[in-house]
Amino acid sequence: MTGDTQGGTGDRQGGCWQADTPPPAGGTPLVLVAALALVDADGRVLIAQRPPGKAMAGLWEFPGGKVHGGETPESAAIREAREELGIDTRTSCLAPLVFASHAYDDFHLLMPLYVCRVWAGTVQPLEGQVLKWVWPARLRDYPMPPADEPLVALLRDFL
Ligand SMILES: Nc1nc2c([nH]c(=O)n2[C@@H]2O[C@H](COP(=O)(O)OP(=O)(O)OP(=O)(O)O)[C@@H](O)[C@H]2O)c(=O)[nH]1
Repeated sequence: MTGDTQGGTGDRQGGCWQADTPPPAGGTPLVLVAALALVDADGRVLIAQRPPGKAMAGLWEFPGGKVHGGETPESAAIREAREELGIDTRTSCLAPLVFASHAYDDFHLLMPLYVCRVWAGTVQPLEGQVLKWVWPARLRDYPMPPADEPLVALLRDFL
């Protein structure tokens, strides 16, 4: 009996084994982005529409942004929440749920997504972005960047 013939417990006739996914490109910079799934008292999730003029304009995403030098992903998420939404939250209020690892043409995105239910202040669109509180089951109605697609099902199941 070898590991090769056993090969795990999953079904290789379908699912992930047969998925039409290109191999990782490699050679592009790794970009670390911290993103927040803010959840309100009714259980809705906040998403923001990427403004005109930016890459992937019009698509909906989780608030957040690139982790700067000297920051942790959590401190970046907290800074972005303040800058983009005008709210304060804390590391102890961020629950890491899932991450995206996605090869875009010019960079590889690594993006942890933190669920956050506790913050101070009122959410405002401080960067001119359109914001929407969406029921988890309706997230699929809002086109998101390809990196986000695998996150949506997990978030919906979790919330
Ligand atoms: N915040 C956020 N960024 C995402 C998500 N999904 C996803 O692919 N991204 C990508 O991660 C990067 C976020 O970095 P960013 O917010 O600092 O970058 P940006 O393109 O908006 O602006 P910038 O590069 O001019 O600073 C963008 O390339 C964005 O397209 C998401 O759900 N939330």
